[in-house]
Amino acid sequence: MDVRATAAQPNGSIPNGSTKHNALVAGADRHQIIDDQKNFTSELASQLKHWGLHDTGFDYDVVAVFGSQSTGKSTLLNRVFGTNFDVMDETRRQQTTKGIWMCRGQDMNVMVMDVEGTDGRERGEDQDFERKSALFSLASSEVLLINLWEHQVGLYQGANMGLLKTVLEVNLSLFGKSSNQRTLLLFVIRDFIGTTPLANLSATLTADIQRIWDSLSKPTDLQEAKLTDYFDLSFVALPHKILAADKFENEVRELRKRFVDKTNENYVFKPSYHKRIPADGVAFYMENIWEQVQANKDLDLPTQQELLAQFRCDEIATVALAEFNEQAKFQKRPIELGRVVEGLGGMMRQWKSAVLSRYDRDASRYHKDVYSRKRTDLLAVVDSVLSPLFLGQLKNLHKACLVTFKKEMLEGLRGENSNFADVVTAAKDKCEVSFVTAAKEARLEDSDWVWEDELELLREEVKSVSDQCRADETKKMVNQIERNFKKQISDPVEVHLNVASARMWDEVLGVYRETLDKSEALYLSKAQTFNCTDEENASSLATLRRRAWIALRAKIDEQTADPVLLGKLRTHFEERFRYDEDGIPRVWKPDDDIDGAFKKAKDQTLELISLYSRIRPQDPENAYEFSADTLTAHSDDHQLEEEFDFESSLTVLSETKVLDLSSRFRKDADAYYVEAKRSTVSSIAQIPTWMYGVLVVLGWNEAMAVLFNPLYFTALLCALATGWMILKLGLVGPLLQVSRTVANEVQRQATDRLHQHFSQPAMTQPIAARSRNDSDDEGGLREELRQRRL
Ligand SMILES: Nc1nc2c(ncn2[C@@H]2O[C@H](COP(=O)(O)OP(=O)(O)OP(=O)(O)O)[C@@H](O)[C@H]2O)c(=O)[nH]1
Repeated sequence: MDVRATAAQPNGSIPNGSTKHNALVAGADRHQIIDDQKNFTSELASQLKHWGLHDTGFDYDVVAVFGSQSTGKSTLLNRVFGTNFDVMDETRRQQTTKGIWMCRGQDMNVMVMDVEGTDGRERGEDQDFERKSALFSLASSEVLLINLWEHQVGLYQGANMGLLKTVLEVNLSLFGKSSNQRTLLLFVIRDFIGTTPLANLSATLTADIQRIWDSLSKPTDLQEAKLTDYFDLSFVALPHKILAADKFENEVRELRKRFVDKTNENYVFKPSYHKRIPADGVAFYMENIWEQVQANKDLDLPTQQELLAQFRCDEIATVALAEFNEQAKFQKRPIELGRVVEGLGGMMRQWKSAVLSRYDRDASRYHKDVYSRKRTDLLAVVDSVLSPLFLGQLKNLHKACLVTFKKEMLEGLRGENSNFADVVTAAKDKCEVSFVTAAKEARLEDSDWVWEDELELLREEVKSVSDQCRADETKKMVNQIERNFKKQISDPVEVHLNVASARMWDEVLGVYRETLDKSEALYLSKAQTFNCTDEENASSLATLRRRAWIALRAKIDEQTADPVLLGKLRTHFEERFRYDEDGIPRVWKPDDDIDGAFKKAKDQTLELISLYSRIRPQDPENAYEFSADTLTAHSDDHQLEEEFDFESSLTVLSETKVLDLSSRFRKDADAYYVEAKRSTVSSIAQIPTWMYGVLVVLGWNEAMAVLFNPLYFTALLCALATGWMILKLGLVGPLLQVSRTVANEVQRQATDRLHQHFSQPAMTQPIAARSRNDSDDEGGLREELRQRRL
């Protein structure tokens, strides 16, 4: 395609030089949109951008020229619009314009098309291009300039009436369906002399056109269609360019005003002529029309407009979506990673409104139905991108709120005197409020997205978490109560089991029942703050009772363990066998009934084994039994449930154990019996009384000697007085200690001496002798020591 530059006069004045050569100077450039080989340019869109027309929306106009070759069409366009189309060199008289050219009008948003002239010598009989180019001009422009010499008026072929007829006929099928598409046919009569008034020429041309219109073979549904329904006719005459140059210039200037000055009463670009194609779609639109013309199909302009609209709306939507996707992409990742994006709703709203306003701005000028249809599609795409973000945000919110709920609940429960129900309610309310607030923010108002389902799921999870927490807290509480219970029963049970009376079990069970009642009351008072259900309370109490019973049994087992129980039996036996009724130790005499006492004490003690062997209170009313609901209530402690059998738990000692204990006790008791018997024998084996008489008789003289000798007697008195003093002052112990120490010291000293004596028997004396006699001769002593060592 050929793009050239030419001179454009400032301020819209008409350029003077009309030659081809002169046209090729800097200024506005032109563009060949269809070449003489009937190819449509691929650069029209960029050329429109270059001309600054691409973004003018509907604020542009299109004008084209139709007429025989070399009738001054290019000259006319250049003068009227300030364009730079090629003009024929007057000396050569040959075709100048080939194909269709376009140029922007100077200082106006007008696309001016210079079309190859009809009836050209160069194309000869080939009328294909002129028909197609005429059709194309008519279909795409608002104003069609029909350029003809004055002397051509009234001629049929000379005035291109045959061609016009064909074009109008096809045109009717083009515009027949949309009668609001009007076109101005502006006849420009050149070399107007003035002999025949313009009005007459206009009438002749109007009559000719009307005649052609009437003779058209119209579609059946448009038989009544009138020429004026589709076309406005206008006429202008221009004097001879050379012979009446000044007048020509004046008229051309006037004619230009009709294209430029919107206030001019003859302003040609009426809104009804506009094809309503936005400027950025003109290139595509024209190319399509040319393709249709080329394919020799009937042109259906509305369809063309729809096609164009589809194409352009898709293009615009794609551009708008690209920007939108770029924005959305940045928030997709954090949401996929499970984060809650702050202000996501605001961002989505902004992206959506940006993509829509961008689409609306560029696409709303196209075919309305297509525009709205594509807008709906665009919205669906936008929503399909945003919806996963919304759902992801909800999921992440759900998780985050649940985490906060757990945290707040645990923190609340950590506080002293915290009320479980209050803590849970407060944390739950806060959790729901923050979820709903954030979910509402994320939801787009014009969407059908819902967050209520997610809220329900959150509520369910919150409930299960709080239930679990309550179960844990209840368990903790039961454990605490159980620990307290164990402490409380420990001492009283021990005391009662030590006493081993007939009412021992009554007492033990009494303590147990009393402590258990207190524990149950404590549980119930605490459970009120947990909002526990009756079933949960029943289950927890059953667990508590079982554990309490097991704790009691553990205590009983501890107190009836073999060594402990044997100790108790021994004590019991000793109390009865070795002490009398007043608790005074017995000293067995030969005539005491040791066997009787032994048997009695042993039998009484053996009875205890049977007493300890089963929890059997004396008073049946004190018997403890588990209630049915305690036995049947479900316990979450499966180990407890499996191992627990109340009836068997009443048995403390198995029969084997009883037999074993009895035999072991009997052995112990037998030992006591033997000891008692021995003590009787030793008292029998003491010094006989008559021996004392013998001693008195034999020692009589010595005793009298001491009593009647004043010295011995005084010594005896002194010894007795000293002994008495020592006793009175409590010095027996210290004196014994001192004596013992002295004796030990004496013994130690003696042992050391003996040791020294026997370890170095022959050396002591010679060494001592030499050291005395030869004390200054140290060298000799050292030598002797060395030799001794050797
Ligand atoms: N007599 C006369 N000659 C004119 C007029 N305007 C232009 N010419 C001359 O006519 C010749 C053809 O002018 P163009 O403007 O090239 O004509 P055209 O119709 O564009 O020619 P093609 O593009 O080849 O079809 C030139 O030599 C012009 O000087 C006019 O009003 N009267």
